[in-house]
Amino acid sequence: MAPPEGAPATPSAFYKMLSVPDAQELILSETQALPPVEVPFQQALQHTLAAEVRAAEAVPGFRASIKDGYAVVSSDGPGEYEVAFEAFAGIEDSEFLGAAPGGTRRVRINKAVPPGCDVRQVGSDMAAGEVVLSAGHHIGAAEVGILATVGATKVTVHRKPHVAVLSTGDEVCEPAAPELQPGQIRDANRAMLLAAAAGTGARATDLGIARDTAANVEAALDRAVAEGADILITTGGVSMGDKDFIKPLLERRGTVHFGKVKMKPGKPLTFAKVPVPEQGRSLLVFGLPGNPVSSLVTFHLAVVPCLRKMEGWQEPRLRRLHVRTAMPIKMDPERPEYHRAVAHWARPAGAEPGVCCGELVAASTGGQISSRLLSLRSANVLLEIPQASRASGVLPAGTMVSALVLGDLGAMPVPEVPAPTVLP
Ligand SMILES: Nc1nc2c(c(=O)[nH]1)N[C@H]1C(S)=C(S)[C@@H](COP(=O)(O)OP(=O)(O)OC[C@H]3O[C@@H](n4cnc5c(N)ncnc54)[C@H](O)[C@@H]3O)O[C@H]1N2
Ligand code: MOO
Repeated sequence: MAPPEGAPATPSAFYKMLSVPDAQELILSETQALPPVEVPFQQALQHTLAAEVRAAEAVPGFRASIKDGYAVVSSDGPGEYEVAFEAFAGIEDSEFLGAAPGGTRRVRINKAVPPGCDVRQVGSDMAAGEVVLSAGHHIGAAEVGILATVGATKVTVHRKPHVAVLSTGDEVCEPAAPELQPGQIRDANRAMLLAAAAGTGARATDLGIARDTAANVEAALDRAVAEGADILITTGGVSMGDKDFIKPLLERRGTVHFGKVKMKPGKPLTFAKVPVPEQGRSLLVFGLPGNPVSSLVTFHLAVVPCLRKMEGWQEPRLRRLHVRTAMPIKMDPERPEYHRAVAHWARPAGAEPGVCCGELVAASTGGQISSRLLSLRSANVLLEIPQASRASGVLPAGTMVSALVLGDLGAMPVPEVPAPTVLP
């Protein structure tokens, strides 16, 4: 896959074009889960367990009442009884009769109670010794509660990855630049990818902007190594220009596993491994294309599964849904396209209120050119649009397509109108 020896300084043309699934498999095969660390359970949120957790004791550890009220001896049946000791307020099917002379309190039980009624038996929630969380389990709020319940105050989780992010390019300026000169652009990629990495729970380090010289880019790579990053993400400088220094540098310092992927956007996506012998490890490098949309789409498709595997996820690939397209979608004649869209649950027009029926419908975010970051605004799925078999293929509205889930579907929009018109 690498260019032949003595190849010119623009080697991209020599890289074999991989399919997206092949590129993803290659990345995962070069990625290892990070070593386990022990953390207080309150800090385990968003981590993946490296070792199972068992309940050391039964929960509940005693026969516990489910309801407030009077505990009765089942075999005594209905009748009037002295209140042996105070619990809480009276419950259904009983009547408090007041205090009798001498200070005793009496109650009438109106209904027979079967033995064990409203009593949680010892170990009925969790048995002593039961595995309550397995290795590979992802820790959310419920899992933190489970850890607290069994008194597992220290847990063994995989360390979170450390990601360093670098922008490259002479035209790239700080977002706060007061005024842009002709040809300059504000750096969208770095802040966006730092946010995307942090959003996965990774530690993210900002390496700034490297100007277009091989020495600058190499100095940034050395800084990523010195700071102990597991992953370096660069943007820009991976295509065919004379100032595209990323691939030649990575060839010199390590192994470029691929430098071209059959996808739109993101064709020049580059993945390499740079050995760090003095630390007995390697740095994984993702050279993402400079176009902002290409950089975030390739982050999701290539970097996210890698981060998940490092974090200890047992199934690190992005999740797929089946959605119906809300509008016609043009297919690219050369590459499969990852079309940005907003999926929402829709009920067909005329569906009876209260009847549960509907499906996921995906609306395109509009123009898909890889410079237009607004195509990612609110996007919660990437529609997997196949390459056109003819020069101008169009998928009609209402077609069912697979869609890769981005981030949190819990924030899925709720449309005001109940139904799109595309449903049959
Ligand atoms: N001869 C060919 N040229 C190109 C090909 C090709 O196959 N043959 N592929 C094109 C494709 S597809 C892509 S994608 C781009 C990727 O190019 P680079 O990764 O080298 O990126 P740059 O040229 O440096 O930048 C592209 C574009 O993005 C803007 N940019 C760069 N960095 C940032 C940033 N941090 N924030 C916002 N915008 C950024 C940059 O100004 C350019 O407009 O290559 C094509 N070329
Ligand atoms: O692959 Mo590029 O990202 O099409 O513009």
